[in-house]
Amino acid sequence: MARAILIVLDSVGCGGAEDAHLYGDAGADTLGHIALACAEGRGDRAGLRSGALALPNLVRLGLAHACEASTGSPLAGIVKPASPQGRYGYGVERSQGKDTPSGHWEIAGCPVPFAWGYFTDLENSFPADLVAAIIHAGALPGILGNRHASGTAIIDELAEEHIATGKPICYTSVDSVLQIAAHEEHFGLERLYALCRQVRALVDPLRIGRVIARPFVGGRETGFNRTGNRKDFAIPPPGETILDRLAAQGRPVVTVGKIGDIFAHRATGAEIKPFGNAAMFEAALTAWSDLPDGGFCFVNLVDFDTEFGHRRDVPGYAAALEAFDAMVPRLEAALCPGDLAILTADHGNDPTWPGTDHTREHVPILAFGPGIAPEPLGRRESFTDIAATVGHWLGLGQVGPGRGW
Ligand SMILES: O=P(O)(O)O[C@H]1O[C@H](CO)[C@@H](O)[C@H]1O
Ligand SMILES: [Mn+2]
Ligand SMILES: [Mn+2]
Repeated sequence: MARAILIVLDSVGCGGAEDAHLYGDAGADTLGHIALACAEGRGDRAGLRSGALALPNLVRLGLAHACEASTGSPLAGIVKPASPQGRYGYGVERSQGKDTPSGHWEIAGCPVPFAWGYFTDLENSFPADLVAAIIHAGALPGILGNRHASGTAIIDELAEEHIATGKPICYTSVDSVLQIAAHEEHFGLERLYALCRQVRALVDPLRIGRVIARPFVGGRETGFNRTGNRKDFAIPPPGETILDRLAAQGRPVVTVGKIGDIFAHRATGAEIKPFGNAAMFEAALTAWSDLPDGGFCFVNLVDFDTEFGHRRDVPGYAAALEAFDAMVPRLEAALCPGDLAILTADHGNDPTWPGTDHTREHVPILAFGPGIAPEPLGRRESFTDIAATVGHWLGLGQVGPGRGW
């Protein structure tokens, strides 16, 4: 029997998407622009990191080769090995959109066959009847925000008014999301979750991908900070995913981080949700060491996206990549004969790009494990090739419409 671990480095795109112009993202390249910024001294931060981007383990497995195949340009400041030790290539997203559910569902074998609903108006983003329904459902005195915003910026701006009035802060982005920020103590965490569940039902007819609870703590003196109690209320995937196939066959499954939320907790096995990339990686390794034959471990590492991509923080993003790179040898050491590891991403979030939103990009794909011969995977015409590969590896038959390698 075999096992597989699939780690999604949230937002670690590798540029090159031919349809990026449809999203206002022509030329966006998360990894490429971080590497370039670092090579030019724009990735330095005292006490954090400095110099060229250093990803020796990922580059050894083929990351620089994958990036160059995607964009046609080398990663600045990085010397490629003559022969990578892993299988490397890049994936093209077929689903419309550039958000987390689209990317993950396609990776899992279920591309999105419909167009998401969006709140496109930058101000007064939510229709008046929806605002009225939210206020009625939550017995609220009103809502604040009601526009496109960066989550940290809008909390800084409106948290005190939120505490004074009891009105939750509702905002959106270019993604198919309705986000609700509220203070954990003044508004109440469970009350926020309950409100999000009610709003989830209200926006189902609008095909909104996610309602996201964004709890925060703090006060005027200390400043306000979001907590690890974020919760995403997603619509379920519109077809079978590899998780469904595994569940149908009674296979052991562990999901780490946001995976449970992203798949609306359908067939998501044992869910583990620690806070932060390092804690999630540790939890994944622990779960992996106990995972029986035939099992699957599906991990999302969200900090790249939430903490650094949306915050347009190049040094922070570079440091997070370097920290992950340093973890890779422990993952390799944890692989036994018959095990397959895949690293990929769900979309881009170029921290050098205007705005604070995701960017439409290709994603790198690295696959490795004991006895897995290195070879180029080339251009994969859909992220679904990943589910197809894992499905065959685990003896599940053909999963999704993809082409396994
Ligand atoms: O600015 P914050 O609140 O992190 O919001 C971001 O998080 C959402 C979900 O990933 C994205 O749609 C983007 O708006
Ligand atoms: Mn994502
Ligand atoms: Mn995001």
